[in-house]
Amino acid sequence: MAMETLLLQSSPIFTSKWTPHIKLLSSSSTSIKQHRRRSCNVVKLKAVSKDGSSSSSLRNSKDGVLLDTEKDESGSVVGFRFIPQSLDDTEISNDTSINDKEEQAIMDDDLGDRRRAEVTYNIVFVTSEAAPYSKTGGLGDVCGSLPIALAGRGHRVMVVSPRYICGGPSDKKFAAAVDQDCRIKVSCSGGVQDVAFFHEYRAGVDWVFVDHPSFHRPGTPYGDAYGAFGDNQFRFTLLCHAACEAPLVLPLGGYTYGEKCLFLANDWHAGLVPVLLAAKYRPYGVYKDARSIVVIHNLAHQGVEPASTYSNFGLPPEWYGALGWVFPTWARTHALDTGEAVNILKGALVTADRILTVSQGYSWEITTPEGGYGLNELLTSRKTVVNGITNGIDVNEWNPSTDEHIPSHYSLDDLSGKIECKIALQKELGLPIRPDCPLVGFIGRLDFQKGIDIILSGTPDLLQDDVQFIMLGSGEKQYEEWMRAMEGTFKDKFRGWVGFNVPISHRITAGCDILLMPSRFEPCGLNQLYAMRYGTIPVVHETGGLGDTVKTFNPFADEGRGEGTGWAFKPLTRECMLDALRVAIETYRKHKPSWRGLMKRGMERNSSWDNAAVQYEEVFKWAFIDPPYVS
Ligand SMILES: Nc1ncnc2c1ncn2[C@@H]1O[C@H](COP(=O)(O)OP(=O)(O)O[C@H]2O[C@H](CO)[C@@H](O)[C@H](O)[C@H]2O)[C@@H](O)[C@H]1O
Repeated sequence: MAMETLLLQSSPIFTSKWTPHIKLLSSSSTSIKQHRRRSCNVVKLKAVSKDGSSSSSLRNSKDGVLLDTEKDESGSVVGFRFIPQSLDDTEISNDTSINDKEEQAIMDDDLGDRRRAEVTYNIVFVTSEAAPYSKTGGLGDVCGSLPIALAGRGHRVMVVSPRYICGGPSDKKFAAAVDQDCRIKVSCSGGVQDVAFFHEYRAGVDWVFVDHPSFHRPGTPYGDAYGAFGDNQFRFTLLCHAACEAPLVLPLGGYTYGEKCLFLANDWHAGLVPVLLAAKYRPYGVYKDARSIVVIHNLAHQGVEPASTYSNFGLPPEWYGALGWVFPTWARTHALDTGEAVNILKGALVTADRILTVSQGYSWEITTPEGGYGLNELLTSRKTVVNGITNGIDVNEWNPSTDEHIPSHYSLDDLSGKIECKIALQKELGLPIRPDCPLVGFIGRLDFQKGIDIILSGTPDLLQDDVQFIMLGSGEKQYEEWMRAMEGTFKDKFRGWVGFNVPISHRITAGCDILLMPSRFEPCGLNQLYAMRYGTIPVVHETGGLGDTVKTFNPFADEGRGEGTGWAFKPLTRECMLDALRVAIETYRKHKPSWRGLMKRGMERNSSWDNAAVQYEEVFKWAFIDPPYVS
């Protein structure tokens, strides 16, 4: 997650009002459209190139099921629909078909078992990260896998994200994305920026990468060793402008997505999208049938900058109120500080049609002063359109019976590989090889949210017991140094891996017996879901998505067979965490059948995107039932 924004520790007061109907820009919608056509040469031909652009229709040769495009009156593709088997091949061959056999295989597979949506949409994800192309945390995971699940259900799905070129091996991830030879001009920050689009069609999804020199630099998507990039507001403003243009100008597979689409704006980086729809497009008749949903993965980061930066957004001055934000007096830094700021996430919340968070528990927490980070009153005022949907996980990437990163595979039927993963992990990290010793793991960003301070104060006590503890993470320097120091003090018991390393995260998930997550708040949390799938028992703080997904073990339930998949403790104190860990460790040591029951129930749990995707569709439906919130 982004760490460059002001992390709001307080409850700032939002005072400004916003104006819903503003029609003051000089150009007309016609001229906007004409300009678009000129600059990008949009053609509605059904050309499919070998570069992987999406198809507009496809055929499942095995069973004869065909899928065709559904268009609105303007000819834009708004969805796909089945063609009855009886349609003859001549009709099909006039349409675009997939040339690339590999693509066909992926799509056939996707078409196979999954249930199809009754109503399909043109969906545009806007996100600062999408795995495998870019990932610093759970946002990347979700935006890398939910789009594929939705595409598998028949929706036309585009993901718009920056093309980060860092000058390192990770650049290869963008190698298959092809320059679409489509340039747009974005007016913001007092100038005009040339922005290009790259595209890869993979797993049924159009992955669109916004290209600009500001995305080409070493580091993470948000910063480098010296801290957060100073121009992040500018970089993500570009992303949002480009994402709003993409459905209009990119003839992916021969067709643009068109105006009737549904934008999913993820976190503050994409927060300008609903504001732009309302302020830049709708006043000129563009996107009047589109809808937008802001998806909150982490409310602590809101994209807050000084009020003087408002003019950088490329928005009409009249819309200042949508983003305007005033910090309370006590939070101001000096006597002349007026506390005035702009808050991108707030702008999204007052313009989006609906608001989603990544678990039900968190959707309630954000309406409270403790969890609302200053936005609780605003969120409460919109609570009729706030929903929580628990994240799913990529069950192909996180599968202990096929995982390419772990040394031995295992499954519910044969768990023997898990102990081999544990031994291999102990060996890899130089810990004594002791298959019976309880092995506790932690994976995550080393910051306040993840409760690192609680771990820090509890670890010396925990390590008095005969246990081993492995931590993987990067973030605040003080915590990284603490991990290094602990290694020196507890040579035979503690290992801290400082850095971001996906293969190691898989090996820790598979090799540990217990995964610790004492998060202060957790919108959903993915590691506990991965852990349960790998037969690793989560011990978590009962908050947000952790509380929703981890059920505390009760040995007496279900006629003595037991129920629960881990331990969820509260309140968040060092003592409670240690107590929960001790009960878990004791159960591991002395109650093997109970432990196997815990593993089994966790592994059987369905965490795939299938359920969540159906719930997302329900929310999409509601978004289109209501008129646009800001018209
Ligand atoms: N050092 C490291 N090396 C390798 N991999 C590492 C790593 N540190 C973290 N990861 C990986 O990053 C992801 C973290 O996902 P989480 O959901 O736990 O937290 P995050 O706070 O980033 O996400 C936010 O968004 C997600 C998605 O909605 C919510 O689940 C969550 O609650 C919210 O805070 C996992 O895939 C994890 O394995």
